[in-house]
Amino acid sequence: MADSAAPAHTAKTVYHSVANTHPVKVAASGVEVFYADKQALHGINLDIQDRSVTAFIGPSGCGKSTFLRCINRMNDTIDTARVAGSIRIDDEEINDRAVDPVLLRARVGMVFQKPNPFPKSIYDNVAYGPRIHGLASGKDELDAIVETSLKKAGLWDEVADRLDQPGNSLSGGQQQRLVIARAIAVNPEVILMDEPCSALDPIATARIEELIDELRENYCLIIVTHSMAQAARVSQMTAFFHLGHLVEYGPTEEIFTNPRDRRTQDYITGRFG
Ligand SMILES: Nc1ncnc2c1ncn2[C@@H]1O[C@H](COP(=O)(O)OP(=O)(O)OP(=O)(O)O)[C@@H](O)[C@H]1O
Repeated sequence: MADSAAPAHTAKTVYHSVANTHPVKVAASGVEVFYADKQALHGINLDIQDRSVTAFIGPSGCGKSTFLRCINRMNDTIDTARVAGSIRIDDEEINDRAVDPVLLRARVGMVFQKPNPFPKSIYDNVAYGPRIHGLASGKDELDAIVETSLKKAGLWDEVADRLDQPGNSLSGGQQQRLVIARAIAVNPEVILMDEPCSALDPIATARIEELIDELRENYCLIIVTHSMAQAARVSQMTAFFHLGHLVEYGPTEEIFTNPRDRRTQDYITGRFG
């Protein structure tokens, strides 16, 4: 995207130039979201890179989660929500009616604020997606998917000897890694995380942040966070939202050290939020 030096308080987004980019995985263009008559997002244009972590930051109610939910069409599940504009994943328009949202949500996994394992065993939580999408031809293959997914989520060593126990018998941090394993099990390309650490203690948070850093080798990760420190630690790119507008987007280091819009500067220095 073009590098444009915009003055403070413009409706235009400031895009920092980006060196050494990964290919674009998710391309949003003119995205608007309304809840009934209320407009929550205004003309969002944003290219999100593959194999990296992009953080969405901004004050409460600015539209971060709303935009995140556009990327796997979770807003379809909200009666009053109406989405306009284009979102392409690898050049495929996901808002196209022909796109099956269930298949889309396998390609674009989601991890929520509160860990939400199914009321099933650890094994069945991870096996659930591969079963419904027919990804394993037999028990051995399913076992292998479960093991690999739990390994990728950094949980295998802690649960290998108790796969038949309920998922909700794990600690909060372990449950969040179980949910990540469940998402990974269906071979997603993009993983959306909506404040994935806000219910976790600092040690469990550090473990999830390490995991996010490992996962970026293979996935496009997008994380909504209220923690500036977390955005700085885990993301390579940062998008700052304010009142439903994308204000500024660029490499995380630049957004934090050299924000160009006054609103970004005020937010990251704690003047509002
Ligand atoms: N289901 C909904 N129905 C009606 N309005 C909604 C709904 N979800 C969000 N909104 C409104 O849309 C706007 C954006 O909300 P959103 O949750 O996307 O913001 P956010 O930046 O993620 O906030 P937070 O950081 O507090 O989670 C807010 O004004 C919010 O009240």
